[in-house]
Amino acid sequence: MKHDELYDVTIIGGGPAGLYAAFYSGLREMKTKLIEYQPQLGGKLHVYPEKMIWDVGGHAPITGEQLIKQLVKQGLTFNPTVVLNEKIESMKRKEDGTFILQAASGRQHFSKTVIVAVGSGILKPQKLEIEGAEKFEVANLHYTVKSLKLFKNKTVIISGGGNAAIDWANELVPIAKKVYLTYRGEMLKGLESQVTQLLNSSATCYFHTSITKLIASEDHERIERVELTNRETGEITYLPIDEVIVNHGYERDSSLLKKSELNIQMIDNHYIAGNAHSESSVPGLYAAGDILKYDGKLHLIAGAFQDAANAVNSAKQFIEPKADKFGMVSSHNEIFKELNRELIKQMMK
Ligand SMILES: Cc1cc2nc3c(=O)[nH]c(=O)nc-3n(C[C@H](O)[C@H](O)[C@H](O)COP(=O)(O)OP(=O)(O)OC[C@H]3O[C@@H](n4cnc5c(N)ncnc54)[C@H](O)[C@@H]3O)c2cc1C
Repeated sequence: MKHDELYDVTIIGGGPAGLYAAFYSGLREMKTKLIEYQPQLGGKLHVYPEKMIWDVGGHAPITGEQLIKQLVKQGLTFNPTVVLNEKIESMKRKEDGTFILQAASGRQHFSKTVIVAVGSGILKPQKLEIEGAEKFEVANLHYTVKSLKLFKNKTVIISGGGNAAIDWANELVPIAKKVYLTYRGEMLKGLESQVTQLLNSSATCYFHTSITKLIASEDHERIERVELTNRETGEITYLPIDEVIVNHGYERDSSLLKKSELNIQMIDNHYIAGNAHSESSVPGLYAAGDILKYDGKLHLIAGAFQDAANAVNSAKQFIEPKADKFGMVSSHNEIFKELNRELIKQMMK
């Protein structure tokens, strides 16, 4: 791949929004490049590969890992150019309107249009604010649950009170020996049904309470006990544990938008202010998924798909004002003729 080649559309971010945009821009016969900072595609779904996702249309349910596989397969249908391990640091425009995307590697990428699908930016979990905590990250301090098996028959404490912490607690209750959840707030902040399930389960929940100390095993390699402090009463509790899971949310990273020499209008100093056509304040620059905000925006994977298709349709019209506003439905689309022939052949075997 030549990095200075000009693309019709360059998508920054290989999560659900970026992958669906890559599929859809192929369907609209656009020369497409997909750039992702991580070594793999899939975006935030890698945070919860074993979690059941129930609210993606047509999949009831599907695990994060299965959805990644399906999205990647679909995203690569039309063979877009994919660049992994590439962080785009800023965007600017040449006089002729071509976008120049500056990567941390020093490379530049050139495109007629851009779709920003960066989610919340480069994903960084909020870390436990306890000195020396990081040394346990190789042993039993976790910021995500990659595999539920690891927690089988273990005593686990989860710190956090949002959806992810509550979901993990509920999923671990039938697997772990004992689940504790500690939250600094008064009431859990998750979906009502999930909160009720947890409060009625065998898990023990502490409120107004934070982890204040990690007490190491004799060889200093693992956390053996945690100290919990109730911030209202000052009461201190020590719990022997096998595994500690922390979910205090993620840091939001807006550096790409802030460093760019484009006049991108933002909301809350983080989101791209857009509209239902996925347009930003910059002609030729579109957004999709978690990074985009507009009246009526659906902050779900399902909403990311709609944003992505709208962003591609807008980009197509920006390049070719006479092009159709929307892509033809896939079931009648000539572009799938060959692929359908192959699939039918396989079905007949
Ligand atoms: C624990 C958890 C559970 C969830 N459960 C559900 C659920 O059940 N149903 C649901 O609909 N949603 C759920 N969500 C939300 C869902 O995951 C997001 O809405 C979705 O992933 C958004 O997709 P996206 O493509 O916009 O962003 P992301 O998935 O965040 O992908 C963005 C990608 O852009 C890359 N990137 C960022 N900045 C740059 C850069 N500068 N250069 C290059 N690449 C960059 C990132 O590395 C990332 O891969 C959940 C989220 C979490 C955290």
